[in-house]
Amino acid sequence: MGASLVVASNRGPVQFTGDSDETAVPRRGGGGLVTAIGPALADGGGVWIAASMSDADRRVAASRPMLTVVLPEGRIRLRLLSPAQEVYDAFYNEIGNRVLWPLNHCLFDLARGPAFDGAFRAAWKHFRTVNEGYAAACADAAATNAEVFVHDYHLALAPSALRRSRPDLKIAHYTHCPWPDPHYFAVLPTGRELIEGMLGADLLGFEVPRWAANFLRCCAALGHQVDSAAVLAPDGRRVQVRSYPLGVDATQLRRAAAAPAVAAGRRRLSSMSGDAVVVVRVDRLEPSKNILRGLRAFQELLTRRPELRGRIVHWVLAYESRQQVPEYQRYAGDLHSAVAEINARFGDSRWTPVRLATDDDYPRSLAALSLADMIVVNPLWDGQNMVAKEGPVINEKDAPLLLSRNAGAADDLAAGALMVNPFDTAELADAMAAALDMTAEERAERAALVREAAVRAPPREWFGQQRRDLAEAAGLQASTVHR
Ligand SMILES: O=P(O)(O)OC[C@H]1O[C@@H](O)[C@H](O)[C@@H](O)[C@@H]1O
Repeated sequence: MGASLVVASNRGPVQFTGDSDETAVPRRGGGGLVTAIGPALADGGGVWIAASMSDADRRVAASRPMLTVVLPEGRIRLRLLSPAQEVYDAFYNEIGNRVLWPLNHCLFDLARGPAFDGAFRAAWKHFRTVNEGYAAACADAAATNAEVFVHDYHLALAPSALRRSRPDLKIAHYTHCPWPDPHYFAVLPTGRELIEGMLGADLLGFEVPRWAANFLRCCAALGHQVDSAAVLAPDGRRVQVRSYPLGVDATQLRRAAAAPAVAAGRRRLSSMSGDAVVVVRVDRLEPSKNILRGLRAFQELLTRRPELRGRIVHWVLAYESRQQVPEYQRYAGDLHSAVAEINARFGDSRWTPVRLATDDDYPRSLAALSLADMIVVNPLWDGQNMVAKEGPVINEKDAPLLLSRNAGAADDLAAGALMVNPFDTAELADAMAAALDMTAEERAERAALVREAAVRAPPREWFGQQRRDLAEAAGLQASTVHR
């Protein structure tokens, strides 16, 4: 029997480790997606379709085309797709990580790259093939009239491929990262195909209205008819375009922060920080997070306020990701050099101003956020940024939040956070100084505003609203067709 709910994403809810299928162990990934959609998938007889991302995943997929994983959210049926390695590399590393991610975050070094040459076109073909493979897997798994939720830029072409084979389905696509304006989007030679791929859906979701509005402007620039919340697809359907800002599940997060491993992390971090003021940031180690400018601002603070030396510590928890991408490797190298330079210039035998850790240690991240005196979140661009929402919810010191205006989270948190232009290191240094000088009353007031806004639309509600809107959008479509 087909599934009434199908979810498709590149990264699935678990990744396997182990040397053989018999010994393979699933490890739950981070991220809010599984928290948001896991319960609905488990309750409603759904299927999650994802890519094999490790050798162990591929072995498991080869022997078990459909498997069941047991998670706190329930038992979830999972289908892992394993395209040929070179096809998957082109899809994920070349197009996903080196073209679409930098496009959406305006990260291209336009004077030198990207090279949209024959190699790009060959990689794009593979990108299309993987998307078609996903569409075929969704078509295979879905019951008549089922709901299909397709996630993110990796799978932008899947909605139209799926619609061609299964016009009965209700299809949604959600973009978890920003969307650039038409001027920047026009850099991509295959932009029309990408957008028309997404227009196969009935409902397109974005994190905040800014990204949805940019998407609509890109559609208009390509000649599609748009209004403030919909686009006319080439086949005459009205595709709804909406935003769904994700919030924090406070109960679940506080439970995670109360775990013994987090308490142990707090003891370690406290003993290493002593009485110093603790400035914390937690990010994936990658260029859009703007970690280098954050360090420059911290350096400026130490230069402006020599009395802070020996009395402040900056914890930079930047866990490695996508290290196969050359731009990420270079960025990681620059980060290590910047930290070494600041520590050599300002530190001494008793004081290390910047502590950098690059391993992925979730309990330590929660520990650091809970005991921070100041939280820095300054991405160049970010779809939402959940650290900006999670940090303040578990912080115990009313730590001021320093937040980039270009993070989607700014829409919800601006009233309580200290807002900064992420390109302006002097402004970030000013905000750090302001955070240090802030009265206890102002800290408490701002922290309360941030906490209250951060827990609006927790993951289950976020997904529930999308399901209701998809039903409505697909219903409108049906009535249009019958008229
Ligand atoms: O490449 P990875 O490690 O699977 O990360 C991808 C995800 O990274 C997240 O940070 C983004 O918000 C998502 O948009 C994206 O899908």
